[in-house]
Amino acid sequence: MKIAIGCDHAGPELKAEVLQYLDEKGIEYVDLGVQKGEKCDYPDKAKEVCEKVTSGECDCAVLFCGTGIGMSMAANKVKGIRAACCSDYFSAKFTRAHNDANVLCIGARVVGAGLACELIQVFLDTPFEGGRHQRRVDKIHDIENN
Ligand SMILES: O=C(CO)[C@H](O)[C@H](O)[C@H](O)COP(=O)(O)O
Repeated sequence: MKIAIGCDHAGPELKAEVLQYLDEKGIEYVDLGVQKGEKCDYPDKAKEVCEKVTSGECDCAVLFCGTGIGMSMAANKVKGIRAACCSDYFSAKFTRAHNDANVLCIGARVVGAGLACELIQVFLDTPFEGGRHQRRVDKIHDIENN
């Protein structure tokens, strides 16, 4: 399991805390920035990070911006991406179980480090349930392809 991680200028501090957590847990990741003091527009970073997932280089991604919303909007424009902006445990779990989400977006000005790590951990730990949910995910892709 390898995670692509990125943020805009609202997220470097939270990203750094999350990376420390991932290091402690031995979870592999690629940090695509930005770093503290750098600025970027969230759609640019969303595209760069999501392409690590669609290329197969990474299994999933985590994106941070101020609210998490801009990143999720941009990420969902990348073909093959199912991004969810989550700030609660239940949503982070069920966007994996039911939506087969491959990108988790978190608001760095909304969520603290402890919760962010919990959201990421449950996102990583929860398998897609398939079955009736596969049919619905397929319909999302039908929309994308038409
Ligand atoms: O939350 C965001 C997008 O959904 C961004 O991280 C920005 O924080 C937000 O757009 C505000 O922009 P600013 O340049 O930090 O004022």
